[in-house]
Amino acid sequence: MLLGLTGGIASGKSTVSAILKELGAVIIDADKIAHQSMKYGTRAWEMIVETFGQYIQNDDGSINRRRLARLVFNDQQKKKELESITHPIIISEIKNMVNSLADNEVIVIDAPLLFEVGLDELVDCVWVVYTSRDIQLERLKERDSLTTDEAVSRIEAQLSIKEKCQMADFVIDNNGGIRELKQKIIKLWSDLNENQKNSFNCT
Ligand SMILES: CC(C)(COP(=O)(O)OP(=O)(O)OC[C@H]1O[C@@H](n2cnc3c(N)ncnc32)[C@H](O)[C@@H]1O)[C@@H](O)C(=O)NCCC(=O)NCCS
Ligand SMILES: Nc1ncnc2c1ncn2[C@@H]1O[C@H](COP(=O)(O)OP(=O)(O)OP(=O)(O)O)[C@@H](O)[C@H]1O
Repeated sequence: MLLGLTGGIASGKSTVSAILKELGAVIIDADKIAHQSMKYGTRAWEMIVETFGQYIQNDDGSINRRRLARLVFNDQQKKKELESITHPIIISEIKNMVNSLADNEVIVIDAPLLFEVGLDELVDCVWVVYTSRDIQLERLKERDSLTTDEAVSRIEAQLSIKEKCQMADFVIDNNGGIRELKQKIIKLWSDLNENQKNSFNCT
């Protein structure tokens, strides 16, 4: 069973993934793969430095992701250039991991751009984590110490949450507290396992 987990930035995907991991799922984290793919000395690192220059490097040569983020989330063209370097690597690594983890009962692909990069076609079922715009903005500003303008440009760099919800098999409302979220995920997890026993049906 391959589950796609997505949603807007700071909607709570990692929080949901952590709960699913506790329940026994294996998590493939697309953000983590992206970070690993651009580590010092990799081919992606080289291409990113060539494209964006020394400004996005730390003193030790590694990529300063905060600076890179500032560049790409304010310039659509630059974001496309970064994605043309990173997305093929991320997609290929995710597919390799899915193949090598195939023995596990539930594999979750936690990917903010699941729909944008077509990974939704790979999975059996898509869960979208949803929050209202106001809550999303507050949680994002607080977690990443961003100004309102910076946070808004990151939210707007993605497909709208409305479109994501329309394409979801299931929408997880994360406007409440963590305890409420945990209860929802426990319930969904037991439905998922029940469903699997009775030949899988996502909805
Ligand atoms: C811009 C980068 C350097 C910022 O790094 P940073 O550590 O500050 O943020 P992190 O990677 O944890 O991403 C935080 C969130 O930003 C959003 N985000 C990241 N990349 C993108 C993107 N290309 N388009 C829209 N939103 C994005 C996602 O919601 C993600 O969860 C980094 O996000 C990156 O390399 N992005 C390009 C690769 C990518 O598309 N990753 C998403 C995996 S599908
Ligand atoms: N139900 C909740 N109540 C309060 N805070 C929450 C809740 N869910 C998540 N958060 C907080 O909101 C922030 C964003 O959550 P999280 O990092 O899980 O989002 P994400 O969707 O994985 O983000 P990204 O798209 O950047 O990867 C975090 O600081 C997290 O602790």
